[in-house]
Amino acid sequence: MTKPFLKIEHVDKSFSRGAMTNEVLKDVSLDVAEGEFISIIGHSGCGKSTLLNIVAGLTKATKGVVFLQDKVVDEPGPDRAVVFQNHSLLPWLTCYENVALAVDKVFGRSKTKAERHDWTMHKLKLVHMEHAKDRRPAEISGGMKQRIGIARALAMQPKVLLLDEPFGALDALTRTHLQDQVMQIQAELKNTVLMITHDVDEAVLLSDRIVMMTNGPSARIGEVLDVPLARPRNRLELVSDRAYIAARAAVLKFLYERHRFVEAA
Ligand SMILES: Nc1ncnc2c1ncn2[C@@H]1O[C@H](COP(=O)(O)OP(=O)(O)OP(=O)(O)O)[C@@H](O)[C@H]1O
Repeated sequence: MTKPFLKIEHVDKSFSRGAMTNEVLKDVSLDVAEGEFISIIGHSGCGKSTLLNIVAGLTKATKGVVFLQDKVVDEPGPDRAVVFQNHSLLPWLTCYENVALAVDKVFGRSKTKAERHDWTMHKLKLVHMEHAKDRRPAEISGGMKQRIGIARALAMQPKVLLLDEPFGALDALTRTHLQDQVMQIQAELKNTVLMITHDVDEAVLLSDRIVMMTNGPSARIGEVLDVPLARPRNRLELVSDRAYIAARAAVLKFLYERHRFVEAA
């Protein structure tokens, strides 16, 4: 691999409460190339969100470092945009204003007002939401809210897009549409993406590599699977593709045979 764009180096994370310490992550290291789409999959509670939050700069690692283009990540910044499972739009602003707010914050000095407007509209078009630009979050569906959240994240032109189960709260059909849109956007913008998912098919469909985490406590990266499928990818054609079936089976085997989830007693 060429020099990593994003580097997670020997990260440990423990949470302490009084005398109790919960070691969530143990020695997690990962190199991500520019433009790569990585999914992180693992059973509930293993520490996926904790890892994403460390990359976002929202949580501090107990040990280890994250580098983005050789710069240590130690606080949140516009170079790392996060999209959460439940949208975090401002309810009193329209869809346009929610995206424009981020654009003004990041490009207030470097782009003119007209350029910022065009930029905002371009991102709304990318997620096919320009028709609803004047509606408020309460007036649109859950899938539409997520699309605005994605538009807002893309509008910041982040170096890394961090997606924490972005489609987790959506129905299966909406989810399918959004996955296809994310693939199209990725083809156009070539973002570097780190996405948490519980959905094996979603991971295989979207990713260049799938990072599989062992169960916690002290979760670590158990395996990293390359997904050798050409792009653009078509979900219907992939159903009978041998490489797709093999990748899917490898992830399922990891999750349900080798690292089966055992509910704490
Ligand atoms: N701020 C915090 N303080 C204390 N413990 C925390 C904190 N954040 C996370 N944890 C603990 O860290 C562990 C991992 O949580 P995390 O949310 O990262 O898991 P996850 O893999 O993303 O789970 P899920 O798939 O269910 O969303 C859990 O035991 C959780 O209780």
